[in-house]
Amino acid sequence: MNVRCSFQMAQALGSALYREWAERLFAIECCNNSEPLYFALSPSPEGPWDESSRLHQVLSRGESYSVCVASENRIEGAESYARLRAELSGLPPRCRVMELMAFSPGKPGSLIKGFLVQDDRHHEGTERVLQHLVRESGQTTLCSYTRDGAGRIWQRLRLLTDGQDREISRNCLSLAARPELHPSVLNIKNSVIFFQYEDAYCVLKECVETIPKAKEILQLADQYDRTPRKGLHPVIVIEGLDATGKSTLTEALRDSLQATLLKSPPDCISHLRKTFDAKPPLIRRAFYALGNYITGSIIARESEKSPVIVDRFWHSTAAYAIATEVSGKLENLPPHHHELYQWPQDLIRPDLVLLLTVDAEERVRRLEQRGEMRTREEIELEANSIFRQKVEATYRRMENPACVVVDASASKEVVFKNTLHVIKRHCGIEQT
Ligand SMILES: Nc1ncnc2c1ncn2[C@@H]1O[C@H](COP(=O)(O)OP(=O)(O)OP(=O)(O)O)[C@@H](O)[C@H]1O
Ligand SMILES: Nc1ccn([C@@H]2O[C@H](COP(=O)(O)O)[C@@H](O)[C@H]2O)c(=O)n1
Repeated sequence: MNVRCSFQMAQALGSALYREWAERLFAIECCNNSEPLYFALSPSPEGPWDESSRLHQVLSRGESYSVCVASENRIEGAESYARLRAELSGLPPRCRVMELMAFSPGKPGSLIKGFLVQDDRHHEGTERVLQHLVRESGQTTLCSYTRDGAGRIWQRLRLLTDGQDREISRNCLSLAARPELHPSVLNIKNSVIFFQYEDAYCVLKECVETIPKAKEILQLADQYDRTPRKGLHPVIVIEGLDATGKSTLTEALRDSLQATLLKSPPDCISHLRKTFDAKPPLIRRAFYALGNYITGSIIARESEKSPVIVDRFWHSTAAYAIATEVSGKLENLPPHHHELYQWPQDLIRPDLVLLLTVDAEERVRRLEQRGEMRTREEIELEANSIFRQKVEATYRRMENPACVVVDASASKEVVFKNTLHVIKRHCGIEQT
């Protein structure tokens, strides 16, 4: 072993990541509507091993590898993960790529995300590609999975440095029980949902060198009041999936209530949306979060003069973030009353939030009728009805303020009339 290599190896072994590796639980997300496969590690076989289990079936086909991104720098880590996902999508079709999570149950922030790559054939090329990706990234761990004579599966954690490939640890897999909360919930706070102005601001500040436009939004944010107070006029937010009729309704309400119509993200940062929409979730969500605080400041000012209608606000940011981050089934969402469904203490609170709901077929009809360019997330939303259900279920779980649901499947006139009725009941204002 040369001196540099032994130093790197000692460093790796000393780092919390490798020291605590085998204490983690692992989850493989095989498909969108089934339970993840959970497993634990131990240096020697523990307890009975069920060869007929799905985990065994998945890992004993062809060759399996896992790659996980672990970086001390969250911006670099988020970008590496996005790059890794994109590069793995270029593997040959016989390779199956599944999401893998390594985590400590109940420990917030402990989730390390990665992928399980399975090649149906024993093909050296796949391993070479993965080794290359791991070496290039410098912050990705590589594990391979082997089967012993007794049919047990072992995970080999490898360190690739200076052209060397060394085994750091070898552990036997055992089936693990499903944790109380889906592992993806562990890292949501502060990595895709920000409950304080400073938390979102800091993420964008950390990106200034790599994303010069981050400076622009920070400078804009600096111009607004951070602790605004709402005026005496009511503030009403309209939420819902895309094409549920928010713009149509908000414009009609503006005219009939003599209200000011705002939206989040506000106009002053909308030219930056395209840039941030293409960034990893950590950065993209921080952009929308800061956008809400800027809108909050404008709401405060405008609500001194007239009623205010807002097209999307905090609930959109939180609902889309949770639904995207929590992989798999609807049941994986955090339970009702979870802290992720609460309103941030330092964000101006509306008097009423209306959630427009439309059945899936009608919503697709409206989308087609509009025939506009759509964001990647919107295309995914359409293709993936589980995702759509998760967004809506998350909206419905929001608290303080909770959403008042308005069925928006009827004609524009009827939806408008029903909404005015709800507004009158909650805020006491009427059509002028
Ligand atoms: N109640 C309704 N009945 C039938 N069509 C409607 C109704 N409300 C809106 N539409 C039509 O559905 C399409 C989408 O409406 P709109 O743009 O208001 O939705 P949106 O929720 O603001 O969408 P997005 O969030 O994607 O901007 C438009 O073509 C609009 O004319
Ligand atoms: N306050 C907000 C507003 C929007 N988003 C994100 O944008 C997408 C929907 O915006 P549309 O303009 O297409 O209606 C949606 O994918 C959200 O992720 C947000 O996070 N917060």
